[in-house]
Amino acid sequence: MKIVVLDDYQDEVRTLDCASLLAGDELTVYNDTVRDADELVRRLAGAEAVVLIRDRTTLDRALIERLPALRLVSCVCRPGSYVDIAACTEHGIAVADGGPGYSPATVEQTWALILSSMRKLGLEERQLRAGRWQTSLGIGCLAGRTLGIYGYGRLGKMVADIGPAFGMRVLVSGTGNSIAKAAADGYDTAPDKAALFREADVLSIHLRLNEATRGIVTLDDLLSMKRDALFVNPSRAELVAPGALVEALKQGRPGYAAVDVYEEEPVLGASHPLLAFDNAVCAPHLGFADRDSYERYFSITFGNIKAYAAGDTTNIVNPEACGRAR
Ligand SMILES: NC(=O)C1=CN([C@@H]2O[C@H](COP(=O)(O)OP(=O)(O)OC[C@H]3O[C@@H](n4cnc5c(N)ncnc54)[C@H](O)[C@@H]3O)[C@@H](O)[C@H]2O)C=CC1
Ligand SMILES: O=C(O)C(=O)CO
Repeated sequence: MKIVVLDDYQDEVRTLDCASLLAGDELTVYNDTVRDADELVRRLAGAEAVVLIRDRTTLDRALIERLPALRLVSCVCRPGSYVDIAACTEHGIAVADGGPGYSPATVEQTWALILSSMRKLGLEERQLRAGRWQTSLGIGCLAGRTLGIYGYGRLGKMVADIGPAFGMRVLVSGTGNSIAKAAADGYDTAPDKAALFREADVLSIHLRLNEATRGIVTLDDLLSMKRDALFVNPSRAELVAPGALVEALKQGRPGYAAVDVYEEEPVLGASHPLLAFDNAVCAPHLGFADRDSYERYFSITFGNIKAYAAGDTTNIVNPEACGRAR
């Protein structure tokens, strides 16, 4: 099979020796991201399988229709809105699900954001490298503070479960079933979103992005937070209303923010307004990017290619595409 990997800007296919997971296949890897459709068509000409790493490249209908040889899209992690599955199905292209992210990585990244913010680690390290010593005090200790969890699903629960080890009270808000589960797990539940934002000292959001949750965190929610509170977004930037976090930080409520995700990824311009705040910790979507996680992702992704070639459709999300003539 002729396989093309796009957007491998961390050079993981080579580092993890993914070629050894394939036998007799022709593998071409691109280490940069291009947006130009003609260049993408050129890169994918003749490819029977393409590996899409997360949502770095969008495979839309127009592009799909220009790739007559394509049979399989193998996604690193879950296929999302970046691949037009309906168009793939119509054109006889199977789409393979690379599985969910590796939860411990995202939970650890959430706590890394919280701890580095509370201790002002990033800011003080920058000061130290510039020859200065203890330029400000940390925000304070987690013990005795309230950890607000907005969205008590897979990751929200895992993040919540660590709070008590730091002596934190956990306060949860979310949808029906998840709230009952949080209460059964022994956590306080907020009567509504407003109460959660008002009461939390550290507020971490763990919602999935969909049409119901897009922009669900408003400027008013943020401005209702305490002056020394920390707002943490390891989930999706678009959960927050456009521009609201920057405006809230300008107005001083919440006093601190830590984010892993942005509206424009993978490249964040140096002029991005969040980068101007010393009281904001900004990470480049590290919640899934570590050696353990990538070993898992790529072994599933390339395993899915081998399985497809062997006629196994277990991880194919549109099995009806298999065998359909193009
Ligand atoms: N930074 C990173 O690298 C990573 C980020 N993520 C992101 O983390 C987020 C959470 O992922 P999971 O825990 O797997 O999701 P999940 O689907 O397990 O949990 C989401 C929770 O939000 C609740 N919810 C849904 N609509 C709601 C609403 N309108 N109001 C309140 N609660 C609502 C659901 O009931 C559910 O309990 C997602 O946005 C995901 O994309 C996931 C992996 C890695
Ligand atoms: O799986 C997710 O939702 C992630 O953010 C990792 O890309």
